[in-house]
Amino acid sequence: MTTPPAPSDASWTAEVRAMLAGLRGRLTQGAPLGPRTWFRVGGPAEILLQPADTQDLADALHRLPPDVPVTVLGACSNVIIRDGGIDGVVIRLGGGFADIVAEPDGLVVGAACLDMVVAERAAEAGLKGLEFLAGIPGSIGGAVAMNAGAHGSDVATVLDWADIITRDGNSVRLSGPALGFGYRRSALPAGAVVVRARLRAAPAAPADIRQAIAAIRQSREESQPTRARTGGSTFRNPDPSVTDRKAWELIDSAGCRGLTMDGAQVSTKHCNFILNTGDATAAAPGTPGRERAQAGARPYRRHAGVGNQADRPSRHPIPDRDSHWGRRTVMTRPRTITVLTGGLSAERTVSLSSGAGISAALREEGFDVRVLDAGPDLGAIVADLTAHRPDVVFNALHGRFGEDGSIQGVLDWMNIPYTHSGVRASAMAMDKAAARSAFRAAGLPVAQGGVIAIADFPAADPLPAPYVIKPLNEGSSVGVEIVRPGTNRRAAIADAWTYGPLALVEEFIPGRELTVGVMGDRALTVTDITPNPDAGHEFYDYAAKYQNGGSRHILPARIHPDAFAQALDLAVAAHRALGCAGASRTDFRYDDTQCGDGPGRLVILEVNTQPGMTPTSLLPEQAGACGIPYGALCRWMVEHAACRT
Ligand SMILES: NC(=O)C1=CN([C@@H]2O[C@H](COP(=O)(O)OP(=O)(O)OC[C@H]3O[C@@H](n4cnc5c(N)ncnc54)[C@H](OP(=O)(O)O)[C@@H]3O)[C@@H](O)[C@H]2O)C=CC1
Ligand SMILES: C=C(O[C@H]1[C@H](O)[C@@H](CO)O[C@H](OP(=O)(O)OP(=O)(O)OC[C@H]2O[C@@H](n3ccc(=O)[nH]c3=O)[C@H](O)[C@@H]2O)[C@@H]1NC(C)=O)C(=O)O
Repeated sequence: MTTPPAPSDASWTAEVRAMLAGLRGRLTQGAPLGPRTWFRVGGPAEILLQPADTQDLADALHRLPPDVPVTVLGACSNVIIRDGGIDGVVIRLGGGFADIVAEPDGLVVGAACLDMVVAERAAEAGLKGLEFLAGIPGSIGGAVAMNAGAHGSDVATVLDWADIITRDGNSVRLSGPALGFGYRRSALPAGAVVVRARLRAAPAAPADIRQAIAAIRQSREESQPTRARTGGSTFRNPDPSVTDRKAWELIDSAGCRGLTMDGAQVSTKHCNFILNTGDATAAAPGTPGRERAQAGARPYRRHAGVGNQADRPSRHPIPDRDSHWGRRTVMTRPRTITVLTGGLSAERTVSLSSGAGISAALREEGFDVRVLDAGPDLGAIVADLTAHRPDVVFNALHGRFGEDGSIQGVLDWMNIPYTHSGVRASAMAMDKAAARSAFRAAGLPVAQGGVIAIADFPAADPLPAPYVIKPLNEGSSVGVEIVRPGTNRRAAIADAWTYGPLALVEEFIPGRELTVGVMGDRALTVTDITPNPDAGHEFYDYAAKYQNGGSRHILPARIHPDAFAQALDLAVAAHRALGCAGASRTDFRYDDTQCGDGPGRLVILEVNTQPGMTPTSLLPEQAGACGIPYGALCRWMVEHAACRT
């Protein structure tokens, strides 16, 4: 009883098939996916690609333009595919990715190998440490992508490296730390396909290893519905700092054990498992992810906990007809865009640089682009927009009037859709004190501090030094000063202050500066920003941000995996707390100076609702690392333009 899929677009599929002509692997149009999944629901793949080997896969990804949605599936033990099927190209790895090579202290395994098979082969080779894989029904590719774990170990613990093919077809080897593992998550770049991994293990007697495997199998048989149509644990276990109860205990105490609706049932044996008892669809009320399933194609993702986090974002963008960052270029009619650039703020030159990059990229993408330098004459801006009436205004302004809700209000009034956030989110984010209150109210971490009158500043330190003083509403670190112990620069700072009667003071947080870009409801990755000391920058100031060589960007940041995962979550939470739209970028201080092996402390500095789009800017760099080229990023922003009020 599956809902019929939306009709596929014949000219588009023909075009994609032509692009992939000559590949050695198999291409199938409209391939049913439901029967391949453990849950046994879901519609077809518009195009299913089963590449012959790594080279074939790299070749295919290289040929597919970035705006073609690509979805990777493993053994389908942890996905529920929507009844409408999956748009674009779905990749499944087969025999060409199933080699296993035993080495003295580990195994090099293809991504299509089943976890259980790898556990067996390790035992055969007398290698200990991979027994936990015997309790996991997925593939190695899925296990790396999701940091599969069971029975006290996980992939993060044993992985030396993983070979991936990036969305643009390049082959990259990533070490464990670079994969930013957390509980059931990794920071694999968007669109990347894991093709091979090296798993560490130690020599031991095969009989002992087999005994351990048998014990794991028995425990799994006893506690999980292993023979049912299911998708493993439906919900992640909650953060132990929030509750020491497991997901299944919460489900149980909510009285849901055995609950049955429309052919889907909460398992009576292990109530974090949901079963398809025969005729469930992805859209059945009892099926997890129903709200997503109704709208089209998106694999179900593991949830963070039972209750209100029902729509937890995935770790990176997933192609989706509603929200995919790159619609099909071949089908998109060129539209008229006015790029607003320049502006009146201290960041005018940055905006001009952002605007130039954006305009060029949008023209390349086939849009009809007009550039408007937003000077002091608002009447002239309105007249120009009225005369040319663009389909979308691309707001490339930074700072006051461009980023604080002012121009957004004008565009709402004129009913012209625009990129990025609306009036309220822009105004909140720009006013650092208001943003701090919103973050606090949402339970997000901010630095100690508050607002002071700049007139009072010369008299006394408002906080124990070192601390930071900054304007309430400037971006790009304009006007930010660190006041260190023993240096009385308060009078000089107050004298030179041109940012209004108030200032924000915050404790100085040692350590590093991190930033996380968000597109829609999805965090991209974490960048560690290190000011270049040779260029004379004390922190990530205005010059360090915008001069080539002013700072070094390390991405994905090499930080504690829990901190990495937390930064991604906090960026999405901060974006939501302010009500942002489109893309934003959240800056953090990360104190890892006193945490030993622990994850350290993250503090939200600010959300940038108009993140820089210059050649050295952080958001385009993160998007690129996630397989989203600059042009596709700009197009995604245009596609997500709206009037916000
Ligand atoms: N502990 C347990 O008992 C259980 C654990 N699991 C675990 O769930 C996961 C599911 O594995 P599997 O069935 O193979 O995967 P699935 O086919 O269920 O795919 C799940 C997601 O993994 C990603 N993925 C899969 N293969 C690859 C690849 N080669 N390269 C990059 N990403 C990939 C995709 O994520 P994206 O959409 O983000 O690209 C995909 O949506 C594994 O980690 C498995 O071990 C599952 C059931 C029970
Ligand atoms: C199935 C998955 O992984 C599983 C993994 O197989 C097991 C075993 O290590 O540990 C996690 O389950 P879990 O936290 O629910 O732990 P389990 O070992 O299954 O259960 C803990 C204990 O509770 C008991 N239990 C569980 C469920 C239930 O309804 N009743 C019950 O009594 C079990 O018998 C066991 O004694 C993973 N799930 C998550 C979300 O972390 C998956 O990731 O999809």
